[in-house]
Amino acid sequence: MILKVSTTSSIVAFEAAQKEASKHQIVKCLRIEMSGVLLWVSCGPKENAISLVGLGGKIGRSQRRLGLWNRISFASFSPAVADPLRSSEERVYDVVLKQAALVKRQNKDRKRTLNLDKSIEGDLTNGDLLSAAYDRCGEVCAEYAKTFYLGTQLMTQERRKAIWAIYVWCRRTDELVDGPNASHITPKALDRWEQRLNDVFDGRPYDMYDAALSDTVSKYPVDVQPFKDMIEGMRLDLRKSRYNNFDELYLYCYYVAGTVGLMSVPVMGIAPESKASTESVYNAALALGIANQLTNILRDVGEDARRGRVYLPQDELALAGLSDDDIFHGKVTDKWRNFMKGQIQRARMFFDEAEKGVSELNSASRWPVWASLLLYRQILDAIEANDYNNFTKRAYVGKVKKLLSLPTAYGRALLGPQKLTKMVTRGIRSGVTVNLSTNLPFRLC
Ligand SMILES: CC(C)=CCC/C(C)=C/CC/C(C)=C/CC/C(C)=C/COP(=O)(O)OP(=O)(O)O
Repeated sequence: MILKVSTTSSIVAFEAAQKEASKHQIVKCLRIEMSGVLLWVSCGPKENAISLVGLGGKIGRSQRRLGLWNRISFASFSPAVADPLRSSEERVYDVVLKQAALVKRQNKDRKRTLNLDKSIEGDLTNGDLLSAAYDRCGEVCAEYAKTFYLGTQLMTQERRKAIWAIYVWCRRTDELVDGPNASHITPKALDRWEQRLNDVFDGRPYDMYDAALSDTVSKYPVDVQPFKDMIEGMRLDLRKSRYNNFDELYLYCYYVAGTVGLMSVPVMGIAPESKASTESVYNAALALGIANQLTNILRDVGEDARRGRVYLPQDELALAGLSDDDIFHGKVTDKWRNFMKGQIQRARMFFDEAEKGVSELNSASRWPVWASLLLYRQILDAIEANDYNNFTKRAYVGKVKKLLSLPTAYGRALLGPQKLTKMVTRGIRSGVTVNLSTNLPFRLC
C-alpha cells in the first residue's frame, strides 16, 4: 500500500492506513518522510508483496519526475539495500523479523548443539558446575532486579535460569560503560567483549556466567544479533553524548534496551494458544525495552546532564525553544513542562504498544513482565507528580504503590492471549513521530 499525504494530515493518513491494513491483513506499515512529504507504505504477508490498498493523495509530479516512487517501493522492502532513506525503526524492524523467523525455523528443527568441552577455563560441562553457575546468575539477578527476580520464580525452573543468565550478561555489558571501571573502557575492550560473546555462542565460555549463557543459547532460539547490538549501544555511548533527533535516540534505545526484549521472548515463550504473529510479539517486546529506556532517560535528565550527557532529541528541544543550557541550568519552566508532556506521552505510547503483546506470552512469563511494565510506567506518573522537575528530584515509585501493582499485574497475567482473531494492529510496527506544529507525539503506524 502506498499512501501519500502531507505532514499536516498525518492522523487522517494513519487512520486510513490502519483501516486498510486491517482489511488486507497487512503485516507491516512503514512511515517514510522525504522531501517534506509523508508516505505510507505497507506490504502484505509476503515481504516482497507490495500492494496498493489505499491512496491518501496523489504522488506529486516532482516526486514522479525524480523517480522517487520507484525508489521508495524498492528500497523499503529490500533490507539488503543500504539506503539512507531507511529510518532506524525500519532497520530495527528487520532485526525483529529475523528473530521471529529464527523462532519459527527452530521450532521446526533445532540442531544447534553445545560444544562445552572446548570451554576456555576448566571443565564447565560438569552438571554441578553449570547448576552452580545458574545459581550465581540468580543471585546477581536477585541483588540488582529484585521485583523481576521475584517474578521469575513463577516461571518453570528451566526458563527462569535462562532469563537469569541473559540478565547477567546484559548487566555485565552495561557495567563495562556504567560500572566502576567505566573510565578505563575503550572501544578495543568492547571488541574483546564481542569476541568473547562469539565464543559463548560457539560453546566456548570463559567463566561460569558465560557457561550459563552458552547453555541457555544452546537450548532456546536466541540469536546473537541483539547481543551484538547491545555492545554496539555501549560503543555509541562511548562516542556520543547528543542525539540530533528521535530517529537517533530510537536507535540508541533499541541498542541498550530494545535488545533485551528481543533476547527475552525466545526464553519466555509465546503461549501455545496465541494467535498473534511471532513478529507482533517481538515487536511488543521491543516496544517495552524502548519504553523503559525512554522512561529512564526522562527520569535521569539531571543526573545525565551532570555527566555532560543530553539524551533528549536536540531538534525537539529547539522546537520547544529549549537548549542544552536550559538543561544544565535545570530550571523548571512552562516551556520545559510542555516539552516534557510530549516526551512522556511518547513513552506511554510505547508502553501501550508493549501491553498488547504481554498477554501473548506463556502464562508463567506474563506476571513478571506485567509487574515490571506497570512499575516502570509509574515512573512517568512520578515525574508528573514532581511537577516535571527531573533535574534535582528523582522520580520513584513508592513501596506502597509498588506493592499495590503486584496484584494488578497478577490479575492481568491471568488474562491469556487476545481472543480477537484479527487485531487491527497485529504485526504492524509501531512508530511515533513528533508533529512539528504542535510538538505532540502521534503514533504513526
Ligand atoms: C512485552 C513482551 C511481549 C515481552 C517482554 C520482553 C521483556 C522482558 C522486555 C524488557 C526489556 C527491558 C527490561 C529492558 C531494559 C530496560 C531498562 C531501561 C532497564 C533499566 O535498567 P537499570 O539501569 O538497572 O534501571 P534502574 O536505573 O531503574 O535500576
